[in-house]
Amino acid sequence: MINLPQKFLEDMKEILGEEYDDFLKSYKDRKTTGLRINNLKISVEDFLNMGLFNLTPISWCKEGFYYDDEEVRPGKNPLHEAGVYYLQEPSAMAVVPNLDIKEGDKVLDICAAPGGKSTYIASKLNGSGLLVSNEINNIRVKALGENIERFGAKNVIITNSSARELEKIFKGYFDKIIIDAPCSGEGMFRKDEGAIKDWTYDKVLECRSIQEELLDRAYNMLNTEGILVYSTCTFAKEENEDVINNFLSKHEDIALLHMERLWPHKVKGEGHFVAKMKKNSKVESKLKMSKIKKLTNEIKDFKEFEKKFLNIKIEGNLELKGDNLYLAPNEYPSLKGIKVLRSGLHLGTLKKNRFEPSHALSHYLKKEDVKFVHNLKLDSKEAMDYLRGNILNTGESRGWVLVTVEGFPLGWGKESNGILKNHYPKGLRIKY
Ligand SMILES: C[S@@+](CC[C@H](N)C(=O)[O-])C[C@H]1O[C@@H](n2cnc3c(N)ncnc32)[C@H](O)[C@@H]1O
Repeated sequence: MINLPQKFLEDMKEILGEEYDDFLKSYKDRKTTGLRINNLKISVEDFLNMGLFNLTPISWCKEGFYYDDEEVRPGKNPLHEAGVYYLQEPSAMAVVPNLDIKEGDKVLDICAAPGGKSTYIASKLNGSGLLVSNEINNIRVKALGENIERFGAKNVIITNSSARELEKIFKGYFDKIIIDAPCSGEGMFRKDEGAIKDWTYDKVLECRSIQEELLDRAYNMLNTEGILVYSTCTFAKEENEDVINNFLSKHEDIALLHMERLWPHKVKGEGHFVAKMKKNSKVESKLKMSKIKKLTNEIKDFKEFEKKFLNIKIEGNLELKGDNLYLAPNEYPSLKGIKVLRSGLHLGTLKKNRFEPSHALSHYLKKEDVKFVHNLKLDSKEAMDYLRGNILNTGESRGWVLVTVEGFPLGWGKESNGILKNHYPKGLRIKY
């Protein structure tokens, strides 16, 4: 049996009353594991038809499924590297549906790394609107960047700032904001023993003050009738109902639409809390938009690449930053004063007299968008070899080739003399 902190147990007894024993018993059950299908790459139906991982549906998320981590390893499957699904704790999948994402929405995810909620939002936006995915921690933001890239999303800006800095430029701008707040992590005790070791009651109070600050900043960035979703993976009342009630008492124009706890003795998932609110006052947003210079001659090598290797034209706001070419978001606010990891989709780099496509572009494209494709079987040694960074013997010399697994892009290779040189990024190569 897990050794749980005494003060935590006393607080749970007070909240749960008669249910306390059932709650304690749930610590004898195994943690739950889930994956969420990326509808930017495949429909739920087509994925299920592949017959993988012996999945069972998660009732609160139509793209979400349980798998048994003692039987299958979806994290060690090439389709994971291809961004076909995201591994996510099942209860955490209950949060994003509260945002009621509609195509065209402008959405802010304030605490986004490693990207569980942001990848879900991006798949719901389906390339439309704008997602600003922010993470304050400059190490965690890199994992966020990789996960969003793997999902193949466009119209996403990834920032590495505090909520205070974001608030300075985004006043009254967003239709939807999510705060998946840093918390004392009590809901993760069954999943992660480290969370038990790190827990103190002081941490609960410290998190509470950060959470209150984040809500205040979010309030100012919310548009008329904007939806604000607040979530934690903890049980402490101090970080959940108390924070929400305090916030509501400060803002008469905020209505609480829904508040819910997910308890491990009641649902098949870890502990979570979610509150959905709406701003009912009228807000005026006077945001400056970015100005993009029209590019012609500067990107002629990209245009040549496009003609020679793609079956489509990449249309939209092309922006050059140094040697790097981006497809900037259609809705592109000025980001002055904000630390930005990426604004839009990185298309590639202009080298001397040639264009080198980015890994992000390989995930954004579909196999039919590219002239030359080298497709690998899911259980082939070649697929693993490619992900390990090895060369492949293809017997052809076609130049840039999209390497796919079962038709889903993994990355680029460059073919000459019958050999495909591996362009799978060094930092992502698998070591098993
Ligand atoms: C619960 S995690 C977010 C998980 C993420 N939403 C997901 O679904 O993958 C909370 C995040 O808040 C960040 N954070 C910590 N302190 C913060 C602060 N003061 N302001 C904003 N974010 C903070 C942490 O670095 C962490 O990445």
